[in-house]
Amino acid sequence: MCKHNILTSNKNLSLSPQIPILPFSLSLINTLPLSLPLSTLLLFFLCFFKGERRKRETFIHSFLFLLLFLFFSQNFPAIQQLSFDSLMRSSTSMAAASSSSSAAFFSGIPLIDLSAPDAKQLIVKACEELGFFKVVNHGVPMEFISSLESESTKFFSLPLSEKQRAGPPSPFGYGNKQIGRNGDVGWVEYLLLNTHLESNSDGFLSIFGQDPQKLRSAVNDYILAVRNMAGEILELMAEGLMIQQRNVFSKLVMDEQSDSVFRVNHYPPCPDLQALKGTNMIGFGEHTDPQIISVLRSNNTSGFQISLADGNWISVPPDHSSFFINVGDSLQVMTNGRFKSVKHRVLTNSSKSRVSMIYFGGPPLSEKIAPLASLMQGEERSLYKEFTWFEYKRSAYNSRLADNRLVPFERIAAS
Ligand SMILES: C=C1C[C@]23C[C@@]1(O)CC[C@H]2[C@@]12CC[C@H](O)[C@@](C)(C(=O)O1)[C@H]2[C@@H]3C(=O)O
Ligand SMILES: O=C(O)CCC(=O)C(=O)O
Ligand SMILES: [Fe+2]
Repeated sequence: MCKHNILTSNKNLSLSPQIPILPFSLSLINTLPLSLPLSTLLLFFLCFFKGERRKRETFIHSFLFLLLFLFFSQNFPAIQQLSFDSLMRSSTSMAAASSSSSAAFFSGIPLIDLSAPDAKQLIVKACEELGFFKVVNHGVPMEFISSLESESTKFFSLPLSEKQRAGPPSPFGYGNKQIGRNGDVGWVEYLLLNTHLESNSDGFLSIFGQDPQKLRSAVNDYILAVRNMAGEILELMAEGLMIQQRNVFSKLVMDEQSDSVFRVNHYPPCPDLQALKGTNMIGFGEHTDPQIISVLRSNNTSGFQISLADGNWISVPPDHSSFFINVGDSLQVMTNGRFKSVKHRVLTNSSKSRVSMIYFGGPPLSEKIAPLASLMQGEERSLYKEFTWFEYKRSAYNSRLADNRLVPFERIAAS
């Protein structure tokens, strides 16, 4: 399924023709569950007719070899990553996605009008209940949004060889299918950027289509506007929490030294999913974002889901002109667990390309992250050990996508 390398296409994103890429050897791996019993039967008959002891031994050895091969093809990430078909069989991807996914759109996403007088209270409520909300009247000019979207679409429409000149994403650049460096895979290609654009290599920026300057300035305009909006939202949060120092959160992402990241994701469609109703494919696996705040927007294609406290996944209706805000792990710590960092994922759409852009607002590397004393009530104790953002980031980037990255930083409750 979806063994077409849509990521290599240089045609229009939403209608790109599908080019098969699965090499013969990988097709063999994919047919192993069927070929195993067949080859066993064949070997058995061979040995039966010859009737010799050595042949019987050969049969047992070959059978063990086949079993071992099957085991590795199912469990060895290097083999799995080579084929999207095997990705589909992996227990952490498709199986998990199909079990508890809700088909209908969720209508209960908190909607915050940033210009409304009660915005701060509503933001706090949304962060406590879901760790997620949608923002309108955000003040980010529509032309910045459209310009970045069309420049990104142009980039992802380039031939794979050209896109790869901007990779690998170590730490910044173009990547596809592999997410991070610990074996996570998804049906996605992306650009990962440092928000201090000058820190991204020249080779990387010069790849941006015919006119690199156009994309560079589109990214720049967009990041500045979204960062200001994130700052404003973080100040409303502090006010809503009645914290005296209203820039206690915002100063971290507005700081010159802030360690913020920007990402543009492209999820090609997977038409095979139409035939397999009720089956999902993972574009970007479940995780929480490690930073303070993530500001996400996408084109009008569905696929983004959040997990509710009861473990159910709900689909977020797409809205290309609004922004969605995720509470990150660091904000959960600073509020001593009062705000929840939201677990989210992206499922592949069967017919439409999805393009999303996310600003991850992080603090300076040396910043100490710990629950704010002003938020602790009465005998309330800190749930987390103090750490610097550098320490948390190092630990996060050594984890797998779905891991709970806060566990090593939790304080063990005294009995
Ligand atoms: C598997 C991983 C990818 C990731 C680093 C990590 O080891 C765990 C966190 C992942 C994440 C999720 C949010 C952002 O997309 C991201 C850039 C980040 O800061 O943490 C990614 C990392 C990545 O893609 O490199
Ligand atoms: O592409 C999306 O909509 C979300 C991706 C995401 O969660 C991430 O990049 O951390
Ligand atoms: Fe995320």
